[in-house]
Amino acid sequence: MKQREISAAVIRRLPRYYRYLGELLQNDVVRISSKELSNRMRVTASQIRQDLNNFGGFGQQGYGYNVEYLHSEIGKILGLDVQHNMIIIGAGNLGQALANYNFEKVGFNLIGIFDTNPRLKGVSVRGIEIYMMDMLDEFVATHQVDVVTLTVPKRQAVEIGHHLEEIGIRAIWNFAPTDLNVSEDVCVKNVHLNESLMTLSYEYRAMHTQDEESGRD
Ligand SMILES: NC(=O)c1ccc[n+]([C@@H]2O[C@H](COP(=O)([O-])OP(=O)(O)OC[C@H]3O[C@@H](n4cnc5c(N)ncnc54)[C@H](O)[C@@H]3O)[C@@H](O)[C@H]2O)c1
Repeated sequence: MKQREISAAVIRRLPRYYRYLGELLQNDVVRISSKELSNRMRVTASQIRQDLNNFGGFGQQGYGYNVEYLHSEIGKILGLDVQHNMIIIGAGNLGQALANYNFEKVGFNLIGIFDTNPRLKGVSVRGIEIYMMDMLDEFVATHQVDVVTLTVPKRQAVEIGHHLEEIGIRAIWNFAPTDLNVSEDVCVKNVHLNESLMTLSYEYRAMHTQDEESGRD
């Protein structure tokens, strides 16, 4: 499939399409119209058509979308048709919580966890061992590591980011609240749960302000 330049907004919506289509597949739904999909996803049917047209459509007039095909094509666009090996650096509260989550179901296999705290040495989370940081370079040299999840304190994150680039890591899922300052050769996705919470706070307040205003009428 030929891909042209896709806007970041469309790319951001793809995981949601992928998730909904995955649920439909699990429920043995074979095909779906853009109208039905739009009702479920609360996105307009025309938005769905426009989004999917970026990748050549996938739909047939009067037939709708073939769920399995669309799910697998979006999966390919997102790079989910291949397995990725992932390690976590920082086995504290967040690192262990993430390690306990099954990212394997979207193709990210956790193969190692690293920390500097000697009390964690040899401890396993979901059967995956926590190694000490002095093992990291050797581990990366002897295993295919595609993605590093970074859950260390902010003050350690930048230095670790540099080191990861030096040893050849090209994708970092960064939870530390700081910019990593690595080169453009490294793909970094920052996750800030606080920002999502702040947006919720904004929307919640806006909703209440509206309620109060309409109550006053
Ligand atoms: N992005 C988000 O939404 C979000 C949410 C919560 C926490 N955080 C951030 O995630 C990070 C971890 O938070 P937490 O609550 O799990 O903290 P934590 O203190 O429980 O865990 C941090 C772990 O990192 C380890 N560590 C410290 N220096 C290290 C190094 N040089 N190499 C390897 N491991 C090292 C510590 O031993 C500890 O186990 C923090 O930066 C925090 O601000 C981000």
